[in-house]
Formats: sequence, structure tokens, C-alpha cells
Amino acid sequence: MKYCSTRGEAPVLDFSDVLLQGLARDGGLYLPETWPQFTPEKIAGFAGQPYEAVAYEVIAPFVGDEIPEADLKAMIAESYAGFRHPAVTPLVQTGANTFILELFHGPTLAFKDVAMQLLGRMMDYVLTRRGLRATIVGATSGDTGGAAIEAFRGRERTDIFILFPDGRVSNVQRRQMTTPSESNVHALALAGDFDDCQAIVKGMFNHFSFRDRVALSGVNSINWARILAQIVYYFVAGAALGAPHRKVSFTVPTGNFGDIFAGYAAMKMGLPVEKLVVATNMNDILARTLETGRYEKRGVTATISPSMDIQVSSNFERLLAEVTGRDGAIVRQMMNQLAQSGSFGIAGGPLAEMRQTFGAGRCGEVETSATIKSTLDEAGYLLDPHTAIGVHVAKAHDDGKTPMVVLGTAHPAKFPDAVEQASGIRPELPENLKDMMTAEERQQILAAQQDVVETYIEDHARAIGAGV
Ligand SMILES: Cc1ncc(COP(=O)(O)O)c(C=O)c1O
Ligand SMILES: N[C@@H](CCOP(=O)(O)O)C(=O)O
Repeated sequence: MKYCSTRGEAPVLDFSDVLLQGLARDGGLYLPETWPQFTPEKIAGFAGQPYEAVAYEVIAPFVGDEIPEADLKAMIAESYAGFRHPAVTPLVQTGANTFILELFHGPTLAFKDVAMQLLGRMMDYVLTRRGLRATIVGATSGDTGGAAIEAFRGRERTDIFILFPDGRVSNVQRRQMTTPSESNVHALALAGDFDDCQAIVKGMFNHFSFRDRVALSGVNSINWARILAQIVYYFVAGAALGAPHRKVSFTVPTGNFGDIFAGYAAMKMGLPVEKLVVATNMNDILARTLETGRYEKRGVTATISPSMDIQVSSNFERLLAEVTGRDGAIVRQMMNQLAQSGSFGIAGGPLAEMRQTFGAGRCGEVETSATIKSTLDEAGYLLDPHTAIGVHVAKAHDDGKTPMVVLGTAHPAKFPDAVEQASGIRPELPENLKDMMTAEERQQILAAQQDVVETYIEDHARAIGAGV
């Protein structure tokens, strides 16, 4: 499988290079040249299979011969062995037609673990084979950071630098980043919001002399391998609910558009999907775009679902590439307009194509809390605020016949204050994570400036002179 950039001007790469590159050198995001096609029989055969078996079937065509079958299977098995549920991503029915796909049974209690556990192993594997080191950077609004640090802590071939908005993540999220004591872990608290952190990460990738000197690699969902590992659970859930013989809808609490883009990829590969519903909090750029055809940046508002406090949604660029027929010139033009004026328009066929597949809705703070309370009262199920946004938005898109799967993106114990305030119940962390709440913290507070972050990384990265 070959990969090309959404902006059409970066080198075409194989899987291993896409894995190590993060952002393409033209500023775009890598996409597979074609979508592997699964027959209805193959999809039907996923029902009842162990998660790891489906994961191998879904992931292998994207990896090609870059990683031998036995090694890939071993990495997949190791990645999910530590999850707290034998099904890895179980489905729980919470209403006549509504199911929560619980994605939070990994080590940091967020859906990010599903991809990050595999990404950490695959990067280590490729770096070891090549005898190289890499400097990993990532921006987080709360969950990516903890999951990435958990996946890379103590790894010999990588140093990891995570940029997070100071004071805008939950205590549990912050401690997941600041308490690991391994010397290759660097938690950088920036005075800004998530969009500032993400812009600095992208800025570092576009600063080629720095990028090459420190051998920069990315673990945000700009990295195709993140999306790839997330495609798996759409097939798992779809097959469990009767696909390919009946369609399934998914509502996805959305910020950077990575998780829902994985659903789009599953659909492109043959999974019969009725609707993919984007659920946003008050930072509703994606809901507005689908309504108006105008992608328009506004300031980020802090909410009780902090991981979704995002305005510039990286993976939307992958969808733009798809609906414009992979026309890099059009995507470049839209991204230039966004950089210059803070907005761009989508019209005609591309907008119609988006609307045919995607629905959208937003959920305010009051509704988020009310949904936590009502779901507890009616279904006996305690939601985290992000999943609650999905449940609220899903109601407006439930046709009563098509199974509606809401992606359960985080465990309620990551957001105990918001959940307690809404429900009266303070969710407890699993036993093995409790020590973290009293462990010593280690973080670096930095100005939200690219040059300041680059200097810090140059002073601490071991990949200088030994990297990819
Ligand atoms: C708990 C939670 N829900 C939803 C999202 C949104 O996912 P995505 O950025 O892939 O759209 C995030 C962060 O990405 C998250 O951490
Ligand atoms: N919500 C995310 C933001 C980063 O998203 P990513 O999927 O691109 O890594 C977070 O929790 O950090």
C-alpha cells in the first residue's frame, strides 16, 4: 500500500515511513492511495471473532509487506492483552436502539489507548529495525497526551514531548502526563489552548531544519496509523449488530475528527453505514460547517468535556481530500484560506457528499449534565461528559430502526468533578491508577511559542544525530 498527502505535493510513501513521518512535508496528511475492499462475507465473518483477529484482518492490507504477518500479529496481541475487558471494546445496550461502544478499557481510560498501544509498538519495531531514534511530539486537550506517554514511557528509541493547555485538562488527565518518572517523558504545560498547542506541533513539522535535526515524529491523529487502528472497532461493532446484512449508524463525540474519520474509512472499505453523526460540544465548528458549508474558526470555549475543546480539526482535511476527488490543489487552496482569513467555503458536490454521509449536532453544558443524569436514571449507566454529548446528539438522529452506536470515548472516572456534579456519584479510578493521584508531578511550564518549545526539545532530545 502506498500513501499520498492530502495536499498532493509530498513524496508518496510506504507504511513504515508514513508511521514515522507524522505530518507530510507539504503540510498535508497522509491517506492510503486506495481503500482496501472487504466483501460482505468477510465482514459477516468478523462476528464472534476475538478483537485481535479482526484487528489483524483490518490492519494488514494497509501495512502490506512492511511488517511480517507473525510480527504484526504479535504486536496486536500484546497491545490489547492489558485491556481490562476481554472483548477489548465491548458493546453495551442502553436503550431500545442505542448501544455504547466502550472504548475506554485501556491503561489510561480513553479511546486513544486502542490506537496508541499499537502505535508505540509499531514505531519501536520500525526504529529498532532501522537502528534509529525519534523525537515524538504531540498536542493534547487531555487524552492523547496520557495515552501517548503510557505507550512510549521508558522506550529506548524515543523521547516524547507532549504539549498541553495549562489549567484546561482534568486533574486525572494532567497527572497521567506528569507523574510518569521515566526520563524520556516530557510534559510541557503551555499558556494557551489546545489549538495553540496543535499549531505549534504543526509549525515544528513545517520547520524542516528543526524537524530533520531532532528526527521529529508525531502521535496525534495526523499520523495515519492512529486512524488505522481505530477502523477496527467500527467493523467489530458493525458485525456484532448484524452488518453486512443491516446498516448501522455511529454517533461520535468529535474534536479533531480522527475517530469519526476512522468510521468513514470503514464505510469506504465496505461496512454498510447509514449515518456517521458528528457530536460536538459548544466548540461546534464541525456542526456549523455541515449546516452552513462554511468552515469558520472562532475562539475555543472551555467546557466540562475538555478533550473536545478544539476548533481547528486536523482530520477534516482528510475528508476534504476525499470529497474533492483527492485534488491536492483544491485542498491547498482551502487550507491557505483558513491560514490567511480563518475560514473557507465548501459548496456543490463536495458539500452534498459530506451531508449524505454525515449528520451533526451540538450539545451545550446544561444538556451534557442532564444527559449524564437521565442516562443514569433511565438505563443505570454512568456516562463521562464526552460520551454524554454523543448520547444527546444521537437522540436527534435515531430513526428507530437502524442500530445507533455511540462511541464511549472516555471512562467517567477521568472527569469525576463534572460527573459528580451531574449525577451525585463520584466515579472511582480503577485500583491500579489510584496511586497516581498522590504521586509526585513533573512538568515544564513554557510560553505557547514555537521557538521556546523547539529550544526545550533541542536541549532534551536524544535523537539529534541519530534519528530518522
Ligand atoms: C474523550 C474524548 N472524546 C472525544 C474526542 C474527540 O475525538 P477526535 O479528536 O478523534 O474527534 C477526544 C479527543 O480527541 C477525547 O479525548
Ligand atoms: N482530544 C484530543 C486532541 C488531540 O487529538 P488527536 O486525536 O489528534 O491526538 C486529546 O485528548 O488530546
